[in-house]
Amino acid sequence: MAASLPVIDFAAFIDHASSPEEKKAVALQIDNACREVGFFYLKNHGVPMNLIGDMLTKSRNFFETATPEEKKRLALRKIAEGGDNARGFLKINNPEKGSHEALDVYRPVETRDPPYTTGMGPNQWPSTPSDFRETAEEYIERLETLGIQVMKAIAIGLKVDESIFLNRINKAFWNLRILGYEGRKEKSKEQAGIGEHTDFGILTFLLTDSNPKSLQVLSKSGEWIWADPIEGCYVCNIGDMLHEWTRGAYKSTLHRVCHNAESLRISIPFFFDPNWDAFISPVLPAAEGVVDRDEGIRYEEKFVRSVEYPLWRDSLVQANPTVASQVA
Ligand SMILES: O=C(O)CCC(=O)C(=O)O
Ligand SMILES: [Fe+2]
Repeated sequence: MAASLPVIDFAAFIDHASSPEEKKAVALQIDNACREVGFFYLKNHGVPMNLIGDMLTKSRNFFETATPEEKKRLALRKIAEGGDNARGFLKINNPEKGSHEALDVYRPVETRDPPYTTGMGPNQWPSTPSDFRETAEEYIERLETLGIQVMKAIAIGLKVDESIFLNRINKAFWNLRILGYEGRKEKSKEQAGIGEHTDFGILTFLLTDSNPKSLQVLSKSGEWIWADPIEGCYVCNIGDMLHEWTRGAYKSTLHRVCHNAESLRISIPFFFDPNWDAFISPVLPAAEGVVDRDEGIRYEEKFVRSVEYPLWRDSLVQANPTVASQVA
């Protein structure tokens, strides 16, 4: 049987009535998953199911109804075009692989008039559905809380001070990405998706619709395993920043998307990323592993570097033309 990702029940960690031992037991399960796989399902996470349902429905509605004019209005723009290089709508179109579209929103920052600097512009919100922004903001608030709770569990699992991450994540420069993968209209060898990559930040909380056989994760033994959605669970994974903060003890694992079905697939990753000015500085002693070359720089610098080169999504799609043909 193919390997599968661990499912971790978070209920005891967020229940005020739980004992420190009960919380620690959850923290150790997360620690084990982060060391062994870098991916796990999180259930009983406390985010209301009706809010999750609303996010999925409204995101689907956006992709199904947005007109070309609306997409143009929302478009991610470079700094010279009055944008901030990061926020807004973009379409990755590859005639061989299919396409996907994404709307990126980030933690709001104070903005004046353009020109903006990278990442420092205003978010672009869809006008339809009319309460999209309201729902997304409520969802983001819940996910920020969840991110802080999971990081507390991670600190306990790492056996460091349980609030060690707090001043690096209390103004998390999160990124909510609303993704729509077009259904494949005709059979071709290639597939709509995203090429193999690791995520950039601390932790990703992935919410998807019920389409199976889309997301794949590279297992320790080198096989691609399907990470199909499980109702009520987030798929969580470690990003490069946490990999660096733990000197590689926690793995930011390669994953990719190969969407084969004929219907539109909606996927909503919440990238829980550090404060803009957080330092890349490990929380484990040097004896625990390698010292990363980015140690000592701020998250801001890494972020700006990542978006000022061709956008990573685009370059990954182009860099991995054979992803689909490797799928069993
Ligand atoms: O759509 C998915 O299942 C995952 C998307 C993803 O890996 C990403 O946006 O980084
Ligand atoms: Fe990813």
